[in-house]
Amino acid sequence: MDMATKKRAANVRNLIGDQTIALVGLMGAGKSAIGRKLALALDLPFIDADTEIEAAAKMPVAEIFEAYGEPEFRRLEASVIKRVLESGPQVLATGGGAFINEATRDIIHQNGVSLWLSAEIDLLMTRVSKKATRPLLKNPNPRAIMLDLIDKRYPIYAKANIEVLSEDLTKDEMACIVIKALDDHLSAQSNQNGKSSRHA
Ligand SMILES: Nc1ncnc2c1ncn2[C@@H]1O[C@H](COP(=O)(O)OP(=O)(O)O)[C@@H](O)[C@H]1O
Ligand SMILES: O=C(O)C1=C[C@@H](OP(=O)(O)O)[C@@H](O)[C@H](O)C1
Ligand SMILES: [Mg+2]
Repeated sequence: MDMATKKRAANVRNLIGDQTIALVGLMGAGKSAIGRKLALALDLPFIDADTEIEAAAKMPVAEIFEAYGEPEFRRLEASVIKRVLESGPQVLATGGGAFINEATRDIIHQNGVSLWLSAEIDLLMTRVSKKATRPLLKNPNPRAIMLDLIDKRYPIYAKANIEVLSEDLTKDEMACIVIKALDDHLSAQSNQNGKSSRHA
């Protein structure tokens, strides 16, 4: 990390207080990978919602889908994220469908800041084709599934506090871009709060 990013990371760590930084976005955007790097850079705990769900259910995500169906996975996901959000500060990588749930969105915004890692379809497809673990993509045409999810979900991901375009850069480079975006957002918010309390 260069000095400027280190300084920004320290500022984010300072401004985040006990809140959670929640990464949202489609499968393959890099929420889990960048989230881990981000947590390391900010010296915060890293939680991956899917890992927490797997621990609670004592089985992999794909098996939960198979054995109990997607609605049960979504119930588990919402309750696990609700519990995780009780203990900030931390970086939370959500699974791609979590932020689509309105109650989950609200609870994220009551307890922290949301950052949407957006990405182009080609980059997402390259990334998700590395592993066949995602149940929603176990389909003869995963690209069509992803395009449909882009249509349905991007307007909802756009409700996140911050958007960062996930590009074909290294994970470390992406983590630096995310730190800069967080610093800009939290600094602007803190200036805003400062101004409104001075006028109060
Ligand atoms: N910036 C990046 N550069 C290279 N590989 C990446 C990058 N971001 C993510 N990846 C890889 O792409 C795949 C999907 O990333 P992942 O973090 O699991 O996405 P998500 O959690 O959003 O579904 C993983 O194999 C991950 O290591
Ligand atoms: O988009 C989704 O609905 C899902 C995304 C996955 O997580 P990632 O986004 O981390 O791949 C995982 O939660 C599950 O397979 C469902
Ligand atoms: Mg993930």
